[in-house]
Amino acid sequence: MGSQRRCGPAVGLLGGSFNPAHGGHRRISLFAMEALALGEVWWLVSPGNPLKPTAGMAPLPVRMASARRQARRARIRVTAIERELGTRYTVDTLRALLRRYPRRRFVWLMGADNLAQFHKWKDWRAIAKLMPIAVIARPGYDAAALASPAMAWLRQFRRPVSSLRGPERWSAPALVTLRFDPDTRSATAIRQTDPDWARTSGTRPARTLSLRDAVTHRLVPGTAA
Ligand SMILES: Nc1ncnc2c1ncn2[C@@H]1O[C@H](COP(=O)(O)OP(=O)(O)OP(=O)(O)O)[C@@H](O)[C@H]1O
Ligand SMILES: O=C(O)c1ccc[n+]([C@@H]2O[C@H](COP(=O)([O-])O)[C@@H](O)[C@H]2O)c1
Repeated sequence: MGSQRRCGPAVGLLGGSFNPAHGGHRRISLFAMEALALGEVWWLVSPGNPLKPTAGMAPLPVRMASARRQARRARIRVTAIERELGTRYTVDTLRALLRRYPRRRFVWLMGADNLAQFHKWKDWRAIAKLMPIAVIARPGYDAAALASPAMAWLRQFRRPVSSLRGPERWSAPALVTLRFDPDTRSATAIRQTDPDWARTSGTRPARTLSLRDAVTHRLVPGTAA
């Protein structure tokens, strides 16, 4: 899309299942807000990630409620905008958002685990052309993200974080990496260990954890991700 002729503080978009939302989502959002001088972060609570099984997925209103609790008193807006727009794939959602908000600048936020899978998303190169992408380091996934097929293409568009702080050089594709004190929290760990979530969401753990997942999500005492 080249340069965005859009003004005002940018909005960070964090799409996710939020099954459930957790403190890691809040922390990475506040960190991205500060690092990129964002006015707000919008959480796009997904009706259904096209690549994730529906088993073990709590109903959207339950996930929205958990997101609202985590977003309290922060400049984080919790939305189910994909339900409203009738979109399922991120590329369609982002196109619709750009049409609906022609004067806003947006940046797509995602954890390193999603960058590692990004080449499986519908029209992922088109997504990168729509708005800058900021990837947040995540324990256990950074090496896979760096070695990923999407990164092989995106690497040429790597920019310093400072390039997204001012409106003058806001263009896409652009990829920035946000590094900070890593946050090990995950929804998988909560689903596996928190009986309250299973009870209030009406879900049960979808499957037995593999050893790899258990290590990545730090469910095995004394292991590092
Ligand atoms: N601890 C974290 N560090 C960095 N990014 C994170 C972290 N937790 C979630 N994210 C990012 O937030 C977005 C939404 O995440 P999601 O709702 O899938 O939570 P999750 O903890 O990754 O869930 P699950 O364990 O079920 O895959 C994704 O881009 C994901 O990469
Ligand atoms: O558009 C796609 O093909 C696509 C494939 C997988 C995931 N996504 C989006 O990625 C975001 C993160 O999803 P999740 O389930 O990992 O939290 C969420 O907004 C999903 O809709 C999008």
